[in-house]
Amino acid sequence: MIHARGLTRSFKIKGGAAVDAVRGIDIDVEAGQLVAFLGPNGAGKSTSLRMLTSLLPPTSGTATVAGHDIVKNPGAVRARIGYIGQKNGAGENFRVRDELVTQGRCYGLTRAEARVRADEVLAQLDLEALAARKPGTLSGGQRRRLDIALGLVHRPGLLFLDEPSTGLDPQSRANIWEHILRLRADHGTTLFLTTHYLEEADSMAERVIIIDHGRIIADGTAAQLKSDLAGDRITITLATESDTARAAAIAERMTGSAPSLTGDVVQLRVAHAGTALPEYLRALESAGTKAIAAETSRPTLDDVFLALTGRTLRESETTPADLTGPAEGRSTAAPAPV
Ligand SMILES: Nc1ncnc2c1ncn2[C@@H]1O[C@H](COP(=O)(O)OP(=O)(O)OP(=O)(O)O)[C@@H](O)[C@H]1O
Repeated sequence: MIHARGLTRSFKIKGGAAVDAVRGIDIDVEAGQLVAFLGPNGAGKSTSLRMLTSLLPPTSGTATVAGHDIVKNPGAVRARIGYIGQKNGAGENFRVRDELVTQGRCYGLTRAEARVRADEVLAQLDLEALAARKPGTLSGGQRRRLDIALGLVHRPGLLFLDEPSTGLDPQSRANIWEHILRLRADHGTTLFLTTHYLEEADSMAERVIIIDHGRIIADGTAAQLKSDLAGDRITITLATESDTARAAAIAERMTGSAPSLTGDVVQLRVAHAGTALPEYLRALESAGTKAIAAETSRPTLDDVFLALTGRTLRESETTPADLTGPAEGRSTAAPAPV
């Protein structure tokens, strides 16, 4: 469904400098997959999505999406994909159902076909009761469902969603996910989405691709990435300063790397906490060091990012690595229908 090779995109900014937003990414996504595309602010997620949806020409590299070249045949790509950008796709002046009919007409459906299709997507996204309302009167979650409905009018086999659940309350987020998962189960739609919510990517997506500074740094199932790159965490609380120092030295000998120390708490990473914790406690006891509390936790995708980059995703969100000028010419509009 998606085959990209060496896709890059640079932007010229004021003063003649260039921002390398995407630096040579390769992506292969097979039909029916649900892929979460993760990365901190400014990592290159939206730029990648805009290239794959043919909204933005790449500086170099190639990609076929839904069987067509994004540069040579953007019209054929747009006819076969749906794109739900970060901003709302519907206008304010028409009723929800009319927005959907107009979208269908833009994609070349006859008026009768567009009406049938509007009713189908209204039912699919549980929007029937809101069909006569204007988009401006809908709640955030309802509007997001309308955005998804708009992206589905022409029955695309591949749907790109740029942060579909951002800014919604937990209940609306769960509801959006229910619809996304249903789309895949009932229609086999291939889904490629960006999200800031690591927990969502972890539990919902079968595959996670992590991008940082415009390069793909990890690609696999969440479980694979966590066990290969992060490992379990053991947290031990010690009684005294000298116990803490001894516990840290023993942890370093056992794992081959320095543990993290906060006050009288030592944290270490191990492949399997279930077997490593008893071993560590025995080593502490033989050294006459008493732990007063011990706990273990499974790794998260944030731990994977930390292991790969030395930063947490959350830290990276607040301190974007590259400072750029204004994002001129940026667009989140849906692709122009063919
Ligand atoms: N039109 C543009 N002009 C100049 N720089 C741009 C433009 N569009 C994007 N950039 C820069 O390219 C880099 C990647 O931006 P992009 O929007 O792809 O990141 P992102 O991962 O989607 O971030 P976010 O999570 O904040 O949406 C950033 O440094 C951004 O400032």
